[in-house]
Amino acid sequence: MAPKRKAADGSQSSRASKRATPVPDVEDITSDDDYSDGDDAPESSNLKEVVDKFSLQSFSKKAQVDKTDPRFGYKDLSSLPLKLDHYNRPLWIEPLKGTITLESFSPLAPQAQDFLTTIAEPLSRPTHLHEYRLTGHSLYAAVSVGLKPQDIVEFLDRLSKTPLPESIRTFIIEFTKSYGKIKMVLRHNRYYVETTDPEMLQRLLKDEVIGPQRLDNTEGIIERAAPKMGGLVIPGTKDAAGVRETTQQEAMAARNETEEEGAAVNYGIDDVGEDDREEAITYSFEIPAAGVEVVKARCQSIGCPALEEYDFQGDTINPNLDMDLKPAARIRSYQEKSLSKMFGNGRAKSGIIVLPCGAGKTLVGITAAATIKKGTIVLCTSSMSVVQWRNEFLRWTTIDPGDIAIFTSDHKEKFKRSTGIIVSTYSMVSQTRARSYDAQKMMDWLQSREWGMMILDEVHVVPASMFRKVTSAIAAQSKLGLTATLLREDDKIKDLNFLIGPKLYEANWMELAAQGHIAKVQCAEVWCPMTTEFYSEYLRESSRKQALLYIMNPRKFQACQFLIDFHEKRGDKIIVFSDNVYALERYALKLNKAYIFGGTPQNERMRILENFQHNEQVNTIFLSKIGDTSLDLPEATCLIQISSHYGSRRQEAQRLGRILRAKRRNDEGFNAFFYSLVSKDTHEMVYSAKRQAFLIDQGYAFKVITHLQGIDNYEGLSYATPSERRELLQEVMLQNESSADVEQVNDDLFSMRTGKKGPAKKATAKRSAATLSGLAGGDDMAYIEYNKSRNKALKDKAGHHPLFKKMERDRQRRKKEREGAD
Ligand SMILES: Nc1ncnc2c1ncn2[C@@H]1O[C@H](COP(=O)(O)OP(=O)(O)OP(=O)(O)O)[C@@H](O)[C@H]1O
Repeated sequence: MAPKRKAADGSQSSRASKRATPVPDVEDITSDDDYSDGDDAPESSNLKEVVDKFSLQSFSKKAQVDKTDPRFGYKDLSSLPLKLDHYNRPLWIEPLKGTITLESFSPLAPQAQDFLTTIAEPLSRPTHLHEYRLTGHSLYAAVSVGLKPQDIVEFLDRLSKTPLPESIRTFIIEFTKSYGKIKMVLRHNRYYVETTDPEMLQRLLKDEVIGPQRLDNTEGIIERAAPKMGGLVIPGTKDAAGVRETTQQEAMAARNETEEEGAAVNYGIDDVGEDDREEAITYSFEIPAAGVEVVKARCQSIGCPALEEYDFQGDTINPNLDMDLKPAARIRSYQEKSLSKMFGNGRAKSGIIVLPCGAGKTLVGITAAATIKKGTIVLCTSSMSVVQWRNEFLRWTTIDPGDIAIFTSDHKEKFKRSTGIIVSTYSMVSQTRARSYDAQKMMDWLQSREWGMMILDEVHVVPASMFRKVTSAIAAQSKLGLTATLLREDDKIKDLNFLIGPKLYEANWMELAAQGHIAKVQCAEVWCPMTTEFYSEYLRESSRKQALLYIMNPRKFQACQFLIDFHEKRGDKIIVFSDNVYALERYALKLNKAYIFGGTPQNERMRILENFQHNEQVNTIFLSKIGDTSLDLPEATCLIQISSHYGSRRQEAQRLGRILRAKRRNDEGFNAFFYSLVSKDTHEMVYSAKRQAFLIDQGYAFKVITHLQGIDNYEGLSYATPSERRELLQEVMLQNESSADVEQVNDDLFSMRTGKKGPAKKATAKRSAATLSGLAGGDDMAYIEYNKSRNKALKDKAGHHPLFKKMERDRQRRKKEREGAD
């Protein structure tokens, strides 16, 4: 049978080529032939060319074009001949971008998926087609877990529907050849550039940027035997001591099975061959701490990134920490996979691990620390997280409580023995203003030591400038960043790659949901038509006021009311999110629900959350954006979003994360619900589409609901009459433009510092003369006086609960103290 040509979208090539006006970026990139390396071309320029072509940056311009292209995602593979049995093979490999599309419905998909997450970066994983990209970092990670470049090429070729494009073959072979040749090594608190290749050493010393960085006062070029690699067992895995033997047969069986099915390549961490463990000689020269960033940047630009790897097994200088995972602790398969990427070659590679909210990033960090067994510093975003991290260390490991200490504004402890774990916050470590005597002493102590590892929690929220400060202030052999959403709207994510290390692993959200580790979620976008009065004002107003109009749209309010009622009756616990504080208060007061925003005092926040968790009468709470992260409420099963931060994909994913931990996630047929309410035909719809992009890439499908069934007959619906709606409109129009702004918050929901600093600034909602032109029925205007709010009701009830009684007593005591002080 003659091979048919088929485009990636499954259409026949003849059709595809007819339709295919060339995708703009394809024209920008030179043909395959340019990748083939002439033997006489100097390695560096040839490599650089290859690297440049495959670097994400080189595609960023193209990506801009793609985003606006209606055929976004279109791939033209018509130049590649199909193999005769292509239908048995699950991969489409794009020759120019290095993207790989996997047919996830293929019987070979599970093996292919495992292999692809080892060698490539996942880009998008909806139900039927998954997309990955080969990058330099992903290939390096693959090689470091024991895969040989030739094996990668062969396996890809075997799974591909077309012969492996020559450009891809060259990229893999060329890149892996030079990758890992340069390493940045920290020894005795001094930095060295290290290589095993004498030619590379000469090249570095002659380099106009790197050469001058070499310190003159050092012993010159240092020759030493490279440490042996491999043989590492991550605690908490099936290979850990005690469980290894019993599972060996199982592993053999699995391996045989894989081989039978054609997947002859192994990619476990134990597969480093004997040859790889042979001793080699390394050459290194010292550079100053201040030169580390310059040298790293230069190495990156010449196509040989300097890797930061920590040979902790061979580190005899820093004392060992007596800590293991407790025997009962078993890490999950995805946690093990992420760690095997970090420890693939027996050394600790710096980088970032991405796992969905609630999937157990803390245990991954703890297991990494228990693997290295050296002094570790953990940095978190709030003091509450600091306490949680310490507790989790005590829960999962055998660490002596005296070996783990906290450094916050309230606690400045050191560990008792020669090494241990310090948990602190980014702000404590990066602070530049004058410190208290104790804090300065503590900081000097942290800086005088060499740390085995720095764990950076929630890396996505911390500005790059702060990272720069912490990474330069603290000397750590390796860095592990943890996050659920490696996303920043400001495109600063590459800074993280540079300051911490590459993304090492990104879990598949859908797979984790299917296995019951996180909840399954039904996502829906509810379209709420604007009422005529609101829409005509919307068309007239400035963009800030427009936002207030689409958030306060009475139909949206009604949808919110209806959904709350519907889900409360089903027994759900509901969180309603609003970035806009004015709307948050208006909705919550009207619906008689409790709400929390930046200005809510800490004790009131705790009281509301306690009630939400334990009081059957309190099934819905309203939260401003302070609840986006860190909030751990496993009772919540439904989210309703009424206003959000423009097109922020990160916020959308973080909010979804609030229900992924749902306690009931393993109940049969359980589903959590995530509703986004958007006002139809307004800017909100554009933002909403942008916000969903990340979650759609993770495989979530957003259903569009244009009409909520049953809402028309719902009794007690607010703003049901024109006069009520006019009244609301008048009130909205009287608001200052700043009422439309999203809340500015500097703390998170549980930050203990909030109470001390006083409430965060409340978004102002001054009444001022605003245009009422075009408003009919001005006579209806009324100042609404709110009666007792739900927050206050909870406060009154609070008196009955011992916890609330204590809170109340504390509040009274502080009040008296303040009055005394006055
Ligand atoms: N291997 C495991 N075995 C048993 N429980 C686990 C395991 N891994 C994680 N957990 C539990 O799962 C829950 C969520 O873990 P954790 O708080 O670390 O999640 P997270 O990924 O940090 O979430 P977030 O991003 O929301 O902070 C915790 O109760 C934790 O104890």
